[in-house]
Amino acid sequence: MTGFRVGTRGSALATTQTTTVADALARTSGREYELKIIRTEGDITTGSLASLGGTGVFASALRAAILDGEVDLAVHSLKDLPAKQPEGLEIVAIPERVDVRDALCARDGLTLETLPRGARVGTGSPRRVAQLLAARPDLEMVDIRGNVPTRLARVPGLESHDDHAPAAAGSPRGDLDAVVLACAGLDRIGMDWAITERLDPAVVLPAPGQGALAIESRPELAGAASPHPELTRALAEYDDAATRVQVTAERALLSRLEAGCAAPLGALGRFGSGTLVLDAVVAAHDGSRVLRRNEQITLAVDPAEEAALEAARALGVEVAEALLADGADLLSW
Ligand SMILES: NCc1[nH]cc(CCC(=O)O)c1CC(=O)O
Repeated sequence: MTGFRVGTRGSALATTQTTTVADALARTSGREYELKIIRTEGDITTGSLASLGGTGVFASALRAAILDGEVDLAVHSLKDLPAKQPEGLEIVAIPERVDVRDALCARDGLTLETLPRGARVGTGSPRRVAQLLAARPDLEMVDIRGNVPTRLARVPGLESHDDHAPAAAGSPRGDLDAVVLACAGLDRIGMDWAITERLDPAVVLPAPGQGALAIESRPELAGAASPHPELTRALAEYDDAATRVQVTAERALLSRLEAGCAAPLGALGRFGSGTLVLDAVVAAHDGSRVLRRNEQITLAVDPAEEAALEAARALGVEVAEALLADGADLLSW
C-alpha cells in the first residue's frame, strides 16, 4: 500500500475531525492519505445501504464506502453510531476523548443560572431538553436543526463571520437566547468563543460516546494479518484504552435500555486509578421526573485487555437494569 484513503462527510466538523485523525495516522505510519468527501444518502448508487439497517443515514453512506472498497477508513463521532456494530465493519481505533460536556452558547455571556425567566433555548436533543427543564422548568425549549454555524446564528452575537462555515440561508437568525451544543464539536472547529458555560455533568449528563471519535474499517485492518501493517500499527498506537473502556460501559447501557438516539438518556463513564465509574440519567421528556444512577467497579486488569471491556459492558448493563428497576421504561420512550 502506498497511501490510504479516508472517507468523510462534507461539513466543517466532519472534515476537521477526519483531517486531524488522518494527519496523526499519516505521521505514525509514514504513509500519505487521500481525503474523500462522501456524498450522503441519495448519491450512493450501490445496494449496500439497505443491508446496514437502522443506522443514521450519514454513518450509512460512509460505511457503504468502506464496504465497497472506496475508502479504507471512516471517522465518525462515536455518539452518532448506534450501539450495535454492523457485520463486516469494526471500530479499529478510538482516540483519546476530548471535553465530554454540553455547551451553553448564550447571548450576552449568560449562563444557565443567569438566563432570564422564560428564556428561549434551542436544541434538537430530548436528552438536553429533559435535563435543562429539570434544572430550569421555566425555560422555553425550542427544537432546532442544522449544522453548528446555523444553530449558533439563532443567538444574537453568535453569528459566524467565517465564510468557510456559513449558516444555512433561510434559517431564522437571532431569535433565541441560547442554544446548546457539544463542547467537543465547538472546540474542534475553533468556535469555542461561542461557549458561555460548559455545563456540569452533575446538571446535564452528556450522550453516550460524546466527545469521542470512532475510526471504522474492515476487520482485517485490525488483525494480525493486516494487508497494511504500518497503518494497523498506527491505529493501535492511536487507540486510547481509557476512552474505550468508558464508552464501552456507556454504549452497553444504551444497548440494554434499547433506547435510540432520541431517548432522553445521558451516560458518562470515567476511568482513573483502576476504577471505572458510570453515571447515567433517564428523564421524562418534560423534565418532571429524573432518574439518576451511579455505580463503580475496580478493574483488576489493564484497560486495554478484553476482560476490562467485558467488565465495562457488565457495568453498563447493571446500571441500565438499576434504572429499569426504578421505572426508567415508564418515563418516556
Ligand atoms: N448529533 C450531532 C453531533 N454529533 C457529534 C457532535 C459533536 C461532537 C461530539 O460529541 O463528539 C454533534 C453536534 C452536537 O451535538 O452539538
